Amino acid sequence: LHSQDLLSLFSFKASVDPLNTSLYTWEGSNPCSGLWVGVKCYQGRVASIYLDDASLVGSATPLFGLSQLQVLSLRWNALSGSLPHLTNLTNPRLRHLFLSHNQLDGTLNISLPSLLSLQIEHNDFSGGLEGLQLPSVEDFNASANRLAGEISGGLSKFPSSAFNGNPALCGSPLPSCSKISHLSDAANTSPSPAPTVVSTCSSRSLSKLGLTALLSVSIGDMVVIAMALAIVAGMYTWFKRRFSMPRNAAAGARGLELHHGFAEEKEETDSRLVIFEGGEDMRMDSLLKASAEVLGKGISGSTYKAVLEDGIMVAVKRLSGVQFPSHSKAFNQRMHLIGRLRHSHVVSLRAYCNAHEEKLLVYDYMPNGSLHSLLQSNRGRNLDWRSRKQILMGVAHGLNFIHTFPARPPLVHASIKPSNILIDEHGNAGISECSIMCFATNFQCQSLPPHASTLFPQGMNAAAASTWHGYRAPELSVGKGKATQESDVYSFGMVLLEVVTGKEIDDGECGGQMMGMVKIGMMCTAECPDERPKMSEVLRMMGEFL
Ligand SMILES: Nc1ncnc2c1ncn2[C@@H]1O[C@H](COP(=O)(O)OP(=O)(O)OP(=O)(O)O)[C@@H](O)[C@H]1O
Repeated sequence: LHSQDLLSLFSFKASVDPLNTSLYTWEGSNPCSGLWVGVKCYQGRVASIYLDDASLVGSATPLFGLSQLQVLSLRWNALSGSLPHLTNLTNPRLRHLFLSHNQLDGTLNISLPSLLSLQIEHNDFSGGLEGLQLPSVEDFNASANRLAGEISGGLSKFPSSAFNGNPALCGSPLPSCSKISHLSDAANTSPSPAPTVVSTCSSRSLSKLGLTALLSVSIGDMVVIAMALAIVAGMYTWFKRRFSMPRNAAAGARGLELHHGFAEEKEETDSRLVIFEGGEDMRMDSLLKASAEVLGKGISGSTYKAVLEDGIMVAVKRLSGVQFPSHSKAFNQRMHLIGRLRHSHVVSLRAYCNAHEEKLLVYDYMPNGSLHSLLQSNRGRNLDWRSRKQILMGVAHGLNFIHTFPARPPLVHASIKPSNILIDEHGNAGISECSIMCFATNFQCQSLPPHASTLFPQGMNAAAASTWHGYRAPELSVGKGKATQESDVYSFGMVLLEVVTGKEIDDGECGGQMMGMVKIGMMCTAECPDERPKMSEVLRMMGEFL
């Protein structure tokens, strides 16, 4: 690795996290090991930094020493100081720069012909915009700063929401400068502050994804949602423009078709989505324009398949407001951790949104659906032994990765069951929804402090319990217990037994392997949590039998 990269990262860490509470995984000499939070490399050089909402305080300047950087995302921190002069000489590869919601100040000097995104809203930048030479920029927001002077050149193509909240800015798309000076001369006062852009997780834009899709679920839902739409539409006229109703609600499949004319507000919405590695495009206009269909509805919420503009498919889980009522910091922190899980047998979380009204999780789309639906189908019933082994090995590897991921405290999945095991185009299994249930009403995980939602005396609510029936460890039965890695192992054991015993046992080589697997399943499902093997041990035993 380039020593300059390492130097820049350590210098940044020393500046913004002196107590080593956020960037504690930044240690050793290889930032490209995959273990450094928020760091992604390309060909041995640091290419992306994703540290939104990471409680960082201090200067971001050292990161601009990363000469191969393509994406820098540092939103919702408390970074301060000014930005260095950024040019093609200093940062030739920089394409996306997301610095909104910090305390950055000074003037803007950025001459980057290839920069595509610049989000700097809600900072303290001053001076004019003439220092911005960004001919390729497509996504721009400088609202809520202290910028002054005329908006000129290519930046005039952006909507007023990109500039609002800068009392001394003028020119298209804001009122012309001559008008402003005339008015202020007449009043002999400084211009009144323009409204600032409110920017928290969007219930408006993102509701539409859920609301529209939900319309395709049932007529009853349609009534409720139509009422909600009417209220929301009254409050936000722009909201209407972005919606179109499902054309065939009865069909239940085609759910979402969004209008194109949302450009004015896209910055507001985009800034409300927290993006992880691989999700860059989602924070542009892609999610809002996506067409979607309902994949399924569980107790924790509904899941939609959304096809983004560039053809990329994602699965968007809209968490139920009943099951996930609180808007906790712990949830954000946990999602930041989950967003770092990258493993071939763990479904990647690419982005999430956490608002009081709306919690959305954006995952990779897995084209072969869930293990649950596979096992129910004819195809699943006829699944050969090789495919079953492939799935189980994948789940075991994925769960072992989750359990051994360097997190403090260690991660618990908390809801291993066939509908959270998804199959990719090659028949490999990926585990989805890691730790999500830890935030559900009446559910607790060992790895997290008790969360804000009320605990009812009977423990986990009956509905949540019923969807997990058969896979839930006995110590988590109604009224007691917290999900642990041991309870995950129990759930894995139950899944294993289901997958293995779904196939007739023959006398040949397969028969021996199956019997071995049944033995492992029995060990995993031991009544006493202490007697269950660790996932690393399970993997070792599976390797011996298969
Ligand atoms: N990433 C994904 N890719 C493809 N299909 C998915 C994805 N995530 C979920 N699904 C599909 O959507 C269905 C519904 O999933 P969802 O998580 O909403 O409900 P569930 O798992 O059945 O119940 P619960 O709410 O208890 O988790 C799943 O059974 C699966 O078929």
